[in-house]
Amino acid sequence: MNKLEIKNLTKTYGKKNANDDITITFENGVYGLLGPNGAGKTTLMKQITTLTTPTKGEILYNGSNIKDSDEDYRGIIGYLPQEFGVYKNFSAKKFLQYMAALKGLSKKEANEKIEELLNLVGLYEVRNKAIGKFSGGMKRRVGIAQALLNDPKILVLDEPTAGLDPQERARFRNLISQISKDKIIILSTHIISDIESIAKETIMIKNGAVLMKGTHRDILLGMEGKVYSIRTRDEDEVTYIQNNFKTINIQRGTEDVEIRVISDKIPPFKIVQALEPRFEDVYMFYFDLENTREV
Ligand SMILES: Nc1ncnc2c1ncn2[C@@H]1O[C@H](COP(=O)(O)OP(=O)(O)OP(=O)(O)O)[C@@H](O)[C@H]1O
Repeated sequence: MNKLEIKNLTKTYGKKNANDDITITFENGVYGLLGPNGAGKTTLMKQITTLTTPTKGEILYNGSNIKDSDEDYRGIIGYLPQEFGVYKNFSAKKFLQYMAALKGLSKKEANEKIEELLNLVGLYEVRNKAIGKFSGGMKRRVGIAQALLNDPKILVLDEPTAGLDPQERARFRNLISQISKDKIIILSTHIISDIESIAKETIMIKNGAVLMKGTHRDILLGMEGKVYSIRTRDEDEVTYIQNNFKTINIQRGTEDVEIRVISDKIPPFKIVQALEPRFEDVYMFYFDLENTREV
């Protein structure tokens, strides 16, 4: 079992706390970091991967402070950064050989591992093609393969599905689930469906701090009795509702308009129905409308 403990972690840039007193414990499984732009997800990941050091607080891996076991700890980390640069003219195989050499794998170890990983990420057939000719999804899969070269115990993926089409995203999620058994996987995303389908727990981050952490079910339970559908034919009422309620969705039918809202009390309109909360409602409840990027 792997255990990563983040304790009272704060990272300050100038006057701004990019991370503000974060305390979380991770064990094996997939964790989703969900939050709007600038919430502090990348900063947290950079601290976990030792690319930046905390201003306050500490990170313990299996009980040891990671700053005291730097080299050993780095050896068990796999990281796919948000901006993952690849050498366009390299083939997938050559690129992985190059990365393996940087990570200190012997040639024999590297060749065995690369063959296994190319199969795992479904790129074996195209291993000798230039990466520049790959689709976005294929490039991300090369990214995952390089992050897995050292058999990491902690895999950190910063927005791994951004820009992928739904098919590639599903494929990517399956791959993550497949490798998650004996590892801590921490992935950040804006995409709610990524979290819904693979994360065992979700950590919602806003303004550098943890708003909530829990299973999908726990988080949805917190929204019970807060989501309603209002139906009306009156356009003035539609405008009123939009201005006075947290509005998730407006659907115009031939007969009337259905508006999905979040409200602590039953909204005072003629046709109102309580709805089962969805993860998107949770996101909208805690974050701003314009930050939702569900595709
Ligand atoms: N090196 C830096 N110097 C100064 N400010 C920084 C630095 N890195 C991050 N910040 C600030 O810290 C805050 C958190 O940024 P961070 O990149 O961690 O957010 P994020 O949740 O990953 O956002 P995004 O999804 O846009 O990547 C932002 O306000 C950002 O401008």
